[in-house]
This record gives sequence, C-alpha cells and structure tokens, in this order.
Amino acid sequence: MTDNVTSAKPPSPKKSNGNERVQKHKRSRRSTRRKKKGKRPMTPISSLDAVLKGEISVTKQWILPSLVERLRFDAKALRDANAFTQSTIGGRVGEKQTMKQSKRLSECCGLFDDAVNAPKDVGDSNARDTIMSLISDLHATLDEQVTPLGDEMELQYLYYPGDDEGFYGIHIDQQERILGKANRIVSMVLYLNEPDWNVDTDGGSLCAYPEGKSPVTVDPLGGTLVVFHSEKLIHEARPTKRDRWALVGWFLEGSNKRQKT
Ligand SMILES: O=C(O)CCC(=O)C(=O)O
Ligand SMILES: [Fe+2]
Repeated sequence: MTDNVTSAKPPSPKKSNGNERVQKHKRSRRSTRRKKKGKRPMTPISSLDAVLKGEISVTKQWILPSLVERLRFDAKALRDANAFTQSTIGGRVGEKQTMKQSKRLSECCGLFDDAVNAPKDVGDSNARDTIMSLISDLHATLDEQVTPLGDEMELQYLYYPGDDEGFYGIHIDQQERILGKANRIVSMVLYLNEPDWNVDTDGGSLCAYPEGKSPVTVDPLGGTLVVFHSEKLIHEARPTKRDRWALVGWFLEGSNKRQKT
C-alpha cells in the first residue's frame, strides 16, 4: 500500500461553531494499490461474478469479530471527537441529483481526511491500517477478477442514528458517468454492528434490487461485506432503530479509462 494522498485540495480546518456535522461532502480519496500481492489470508469473496452482472456479492465474516469491534470503537471515538458530518447525496460537481436530502439520514467520516485530521490519540488508527491493507487486497482481487480499477478509492465510516431512524433511501451510487472524472465503479460496504443485531427489532437491512431478479435483503451483521457495481445496482438502507455502523467505499476508475469515456 502506498502512502500517496491524492485528494485534490487540502482538508479543510475543523470549525468549532457547533455545525461540524453539517458542513461538507467527502471526496477525499487515496491510492489503494499494493506494490506486492498481499500475503495476508482473507476470507474469499463470495460470487464475485455477481458484480458485473449488476447483482450483489455477500461475504459473511469477511473479517474477525475482534477487528469489527476495534473498527466500531474507532468510528465511535471519531464521532465523539466531532469527526463525523451529516451525509449528503451525490455531491460531485456536474452529477445529476435525483434524490432529496430528506431521503437520507446518516453521518459520515472520511478515512483519508476527517479521520486523519482528528487528534492522533483518538480511536484506533492501527485498526484503520489493518482494514486498509485488507481493502488493498480486495482492490487487487477486483481489479484482476472483475474489472480494471484505478488506484484510488473513497472510504468513509457511516453512522445511522437508532433513536432517529437513520436510513438511506433507494439510490444508485454512480448515477451517471461524468466525463473527465474518476467515476465510481465498484462499491463496498462492510458492516460494523454488534453481533446480536436483530433485523426484526433493529431494522437496518440493506435491500438490493438487481434488474430482472428478485430483491435481495442483507442483514447488517458485523463482519459482513457486500460488493456491487456502483452504476448498476439500485439499493437502500432500511430505517434503523439501533445505532448502525458501517465502512463504505468506492473503487474508482483509472485515468486511462477516464480519457476514453
Ligand atoms: O449503509 C448501507 O447499508 C448502504 C450505504 C450506501 O448505500 C451508500 O453509502 O451508498
Ligand atoms: Fe449506496
């Protein structure tokens, strides 16, 4: 993994006017390409062929429960340190916005800007490094076996409030291809919830709607990883009655593809 920070502009300084959670959209990204193939063992990703077909790949227990717990602790600590902001929808200049803000209630923390800017003693940055290595391996697997990817990705912790029924209405992650931009190609969501999550009482399922197929519902159990095509799969996060935590990422297309588009 390189340490290349490729965000287009420097991270904005933290304000202290009490509006920290409603100020901006996360677009910071970072290279995820490993110089060498990872040696670390990893649970194989289920049904990778689903991704190009516009369906969903679901892998349970992709990471150890202990790492889920550390990442959840890290996310909570960052939120307590005001490193989260209100999530917005779409957000790139020129991107068509077909959803209203009221169709989403969640907060996010960019791993390559907000988390980096938080005080060093907040959270568990070793757990962040560990998951970044695993995601770099995932990047290599997707690049080799699914579709060529660029070196960069976006990565955020997500928090949906349980007391206010957080949710994310029906949407698609990359609504339309933007010329000259690094469009999102493959999306990943890794759930960081407690092991006793119960969809009947807690809600918060991910519902995916592959075209021409039956809908798929995924329980957001800690350690479950979903991977899908950012331009093809319509999906939603159902309202949650319990605080819901996830790590969401988007693998971007490479610059050669950008020029050809
Ligand atoms: O929280 C989830 O389950 C899905 C998140 C999502 O779809 C997104 O951030 O684009
Ligand atoms: Fe999404």
